[in-house]
Amino acid sequence: MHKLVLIRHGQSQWNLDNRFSGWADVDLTAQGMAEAQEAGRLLRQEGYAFDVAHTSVLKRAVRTLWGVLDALDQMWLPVHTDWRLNERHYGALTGLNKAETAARYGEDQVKIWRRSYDIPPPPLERAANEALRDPRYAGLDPSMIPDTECLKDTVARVLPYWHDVLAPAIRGGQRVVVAAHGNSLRALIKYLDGISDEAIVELNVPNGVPLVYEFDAELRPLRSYYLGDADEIAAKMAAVANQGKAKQAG
Ligand SMILES: O=C(O)[C@@H](CO)OP(=O)(O)O
Repeated sequence: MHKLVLIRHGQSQWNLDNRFSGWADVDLTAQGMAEAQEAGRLLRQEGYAFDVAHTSVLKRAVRTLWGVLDALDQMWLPVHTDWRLNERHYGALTGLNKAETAARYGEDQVKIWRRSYDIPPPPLERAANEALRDPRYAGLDPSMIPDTECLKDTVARVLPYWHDVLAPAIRGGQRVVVAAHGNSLRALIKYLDGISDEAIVELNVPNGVPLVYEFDAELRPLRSYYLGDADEIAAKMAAVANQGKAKQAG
């Protein structure tokens, strides 16, 4: 039986501030770093070890992976970073406060922007897109750099990474861990679990919790489960969903 472990980064500064992050390279908070270490400890306690690690080119995911590998005493592991595992690009919403955006445009609109399958947030103006000047994307054809993304767009760039890189490694017997983001993981989970465009709207991925997939020989998922306390995980998922609620001022 093949296994894969996915983990969303721990709490970032903009998770704490409740701001849309997307491709902004926001760091972890102290709590986020502790969540990464805790996830690694949990994996170690359950007997997990890995052969290769994959993450995005954003430091909140990279640093989460470091915490996980540190707790596993596997910091020597080969690590592949790839933009395809980045958070979905949040377009012109990047940096805005989610509750203030909900107060301004309505919670329903914010839920559409955050969770709908095929409606992207308003785009950045091309000239204002910092990724075009960022050396980490220098090897990328500029036409691949988005000004905004809906989940469908994110699926379209995450799945080639699954088919070309992750799936062959897992099929070849490698034990793979992936540290990524709420929406790049939603894209992968949607594909793996065959979740409909409608149902994916309600899926929220908690910060810093290992998600284990078990596959058959054809890499069809047999089952998947989070490691850790079920109530705490449910509370973390609800907290993510609630980030899009308008809050009372003051
Ligand atoms: O801001 C973001 O980039 C993501 C993940 O933190 O947020 P959301 O859950 O609103 O898609």
